[in-house]
Amino acid sequence: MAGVALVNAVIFGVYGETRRHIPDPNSLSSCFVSGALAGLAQSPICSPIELAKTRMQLRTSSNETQFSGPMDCLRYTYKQEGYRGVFRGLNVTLLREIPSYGTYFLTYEVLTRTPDNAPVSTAYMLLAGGLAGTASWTVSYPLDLVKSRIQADGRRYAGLVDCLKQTVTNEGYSCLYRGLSSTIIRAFPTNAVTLTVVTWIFRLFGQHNDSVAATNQGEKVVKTMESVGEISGTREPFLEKWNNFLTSMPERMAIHRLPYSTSTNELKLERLVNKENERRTKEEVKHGREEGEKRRVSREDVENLEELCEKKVERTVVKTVNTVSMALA
Ligand SMILES: NC(=[NH2+])NCCC[C@H](N)C(=O)O
Repeated sequence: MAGVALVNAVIFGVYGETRRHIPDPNSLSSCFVSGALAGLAQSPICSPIELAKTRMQLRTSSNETQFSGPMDCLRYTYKQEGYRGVFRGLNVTLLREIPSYGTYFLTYEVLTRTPDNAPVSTAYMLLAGGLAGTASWTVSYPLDLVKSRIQADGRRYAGLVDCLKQTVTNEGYSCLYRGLSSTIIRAFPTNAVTLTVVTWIFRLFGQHNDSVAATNQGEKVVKTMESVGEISGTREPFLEKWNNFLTSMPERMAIHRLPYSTSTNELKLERLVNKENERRTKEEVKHGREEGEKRRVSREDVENLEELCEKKVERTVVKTVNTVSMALA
């Protein structure tokens, strides 16, 4: 359970962080690359977890010691085989996770892109999420099979290539896809729910994408700045914050896909910063403030704040996804 939580935190964390720092966050290749990096980052965590799962599943009660849980199994493996044993199959896990998470996020992005950026329906999101999971497992399944065999009994094989050779020679190519249907039966609903929930959180908590009406985006940034007291200098009372949240719901609902992106529409942002500064000047004239007391918003303020908001949203995403995956596990 803790492992699942960590894996999700790493996946969505790394995916978001990469897309934020990649030159063209909205291109399809950047979705693939960010997904691939997320897959790479989570492999060292998921590899020992899967090793424990595989070994526990293969234990037969009569002749072998039973493990009380995955940690017990890993401790035993460490005593018997050292770190090499615990991380057995990590290389194949990496080879499986890099393309599969790339495919996973790319498929979801491709399927939820609409020409006029109209939001997709929840039913469609569920379908896209399910298909993303299915596609990711289909491309990586033979490697998953090899990985499980190596993890179950590493001493039988000299490595990935040897395991592949032995498998194909003894059982034919078709065996590389053995068990794929059961995997998809699990992966379709799990990933349908996961990606839909993630998208909904982004919609509700308003992380915008540059394809969304740029005015909304800029205004949201200034609104957020107001709400955290950056602009007015005071903290907005909770009720007011909640009311603002509710009134902006229709606008928030207009966001779709996984909207990781910081590329705010430059012109609009500039305009908003100017507008806010004009407003401040007027206030200052009205209140006859001294030169030294004058405060101005800068582009950096807006950008820093935007990043801060994205991080907050991301933490919510991770928490919710963890809850969902635990409920489904
Ligand atoms: N083969 C993969 N790792 N695909 C990526 C999707 C993974 C997803 N968490 C699942 O378990 O279905």
